[in-house]
Amino acid sequence: MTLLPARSLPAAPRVGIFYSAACKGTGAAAHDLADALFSLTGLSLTLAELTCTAPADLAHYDALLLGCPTCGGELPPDWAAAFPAFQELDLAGRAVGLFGCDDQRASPRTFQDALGILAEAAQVSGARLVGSTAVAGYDFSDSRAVFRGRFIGLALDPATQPDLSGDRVRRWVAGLAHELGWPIRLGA
Ligand SMILES: Cc1cc2nc3c(=O)[nH]c(=O)nc-3n(C[C@H](O)[C@H](O)[C@H](O)COP(=O)(O)O)c2cc1C
Repeated sequence: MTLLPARSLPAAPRVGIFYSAACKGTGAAAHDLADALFSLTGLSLTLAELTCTAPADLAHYDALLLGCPTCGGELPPDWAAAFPAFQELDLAGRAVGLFGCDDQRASPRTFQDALGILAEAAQVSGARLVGSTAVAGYDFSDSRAVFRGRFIGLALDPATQPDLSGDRVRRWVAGLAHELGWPIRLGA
């Protein structure tokens, strides 16, 4: 084993999880994500509602995990209010992972549309989008969140598939850790 002098160790990534409080499912998912990510990696995390955060502060994180439900095919009010400032951020070199809690049965034509809206803005701001997931296992007809046959982030549906959320969250977190090269705790 090679021991590196302390100053050569890579700094721990700053990870921020910010979520819309427009539906309670997204907040619950954000907390589950934070628990799973901390258990797996031991990284210290910031977890906050979007409305408690100045949008400009989002640019201070190496990785952003952003939670947003869809509201009539659009962003919910809190994300809509922050969106102009979000679009102005310089996210070059930042990783952005998106997660949403929607209802594919009630809204099959706009399922997870909010993730697609945020993804387009994040990409224009220079972010690297991470954490795409397979569309298999869902039943919807259209979504702005599907790019090249995959969801751009994590699609949760606590309304019609509540039993699948825990496993989806754990697998997403493990995939992010792998994709971003985050440390894995021994025994996790
Ligand atoms: C007014 C309203 C509009 C919604 N629009 C959509 C939509 O366009 N697409 C979608 O998949 N789900 C939509 N949903 C479902 C929500 O995203 C969310 O899954 C649901 O409200 C669960 O909220 P809860 O976690 O507070 O129970 C909508 C819900 C409401 C109340």
